Amino acid sequence: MKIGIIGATGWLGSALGRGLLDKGTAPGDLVLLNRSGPRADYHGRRVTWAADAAALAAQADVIVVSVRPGDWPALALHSPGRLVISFMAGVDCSGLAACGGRIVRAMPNAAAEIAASYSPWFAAPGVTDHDRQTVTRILSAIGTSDELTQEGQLDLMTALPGSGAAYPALMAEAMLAVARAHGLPEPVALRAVEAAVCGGARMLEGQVGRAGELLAAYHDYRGTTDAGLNAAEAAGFRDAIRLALEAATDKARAMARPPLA
Ligand SMILES: NC(=O)C1=CN([C@@H]2O[C@H](COP(=O)(O)OP(=O)(O)OC[C@H]3O[C@@H](n4cnc5c(N)ncnc54)[C@H](OP(=O)(O)O)[C@@H]3O)[C@@H](O)[C@H]2O)C=CC1
Ligand SMILES: O=C(O)[C@@H]1CCC=N1
Repeated sequence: MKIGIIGATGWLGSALGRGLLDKGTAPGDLVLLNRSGPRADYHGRRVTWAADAAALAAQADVIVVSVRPGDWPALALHSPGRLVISFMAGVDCSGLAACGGRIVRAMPNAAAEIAASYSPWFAAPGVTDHDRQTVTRILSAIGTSDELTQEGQLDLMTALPGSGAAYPALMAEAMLAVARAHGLPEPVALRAVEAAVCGGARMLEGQVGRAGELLAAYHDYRGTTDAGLNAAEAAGFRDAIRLALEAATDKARAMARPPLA
């Protein structure tokens, strides 16, 4: 089965290309396209580059579309009979239908880079059971996935797992600002924040449902972390997260369904 990736040198497309190659897809089974032109070396392999979207669609059985949403219309992909997996935020199934393929929308995140994406996906009518297996197999090259039953759920998925490292990065920046303001040497500040953000997150891995229990354990000390958490709550930490996710969800929804002029 030949897999085409449109946007193969972008953040997600490149991660998928590397993941597929690392997990055993033969270089000859990849057909790639980008805007800036073929690369002699693609993650250490020689792969096939298509001249344009039409040439890629002619060769690939499955086409992954990983260009930015604004670049989709000009691509004018015509791929009847192909399974088309779109990574694009805010381009819904009706916006993808013009390509004529069997449509799946998946929402990976930047952790695809380290094969740790969670990529929920939605299949439009016409997608077969065999297609579903293909989607699961392709997405397994960059992490895990689940099929969603309603396309609308993808808007929240775009805001939530789709945000990847964004909110941890925001937390790290905020903590670094405090550490620097206290005059900590930079290497110490970096290690301290890494302990709080990355080390802390590792402890939650596989048991995020027990976050409340962990918080309760900290509160029970009635010590320094309890004081800090109470201040964060009073300053609106939970509201800030809720508003951020709602704003991103609304944006995804608005991109897919722009208001009528
Ligand atoms: N990045 C993220 O964290 C997430 C992104 N997404 C979605 O994934 C999609 C890709 O995002 P991302 O990887 O970040 O984007 P990038 O900007 O990193 O990559 C875009 C890719 O598209 C290629 N491209 C642009 N126009 C064309 C064209 N006309 N023909 C062929 N190739 C083209 C670019 O080529 P070149 O390299 O030559 O410029 C590049 O390889 C987006 O739609 C985004 O909404 C979804 C979830 C998370
Ligand atoms: O910020 C964005 O628009 C892209 C899509 C989802 C996550 N990142």
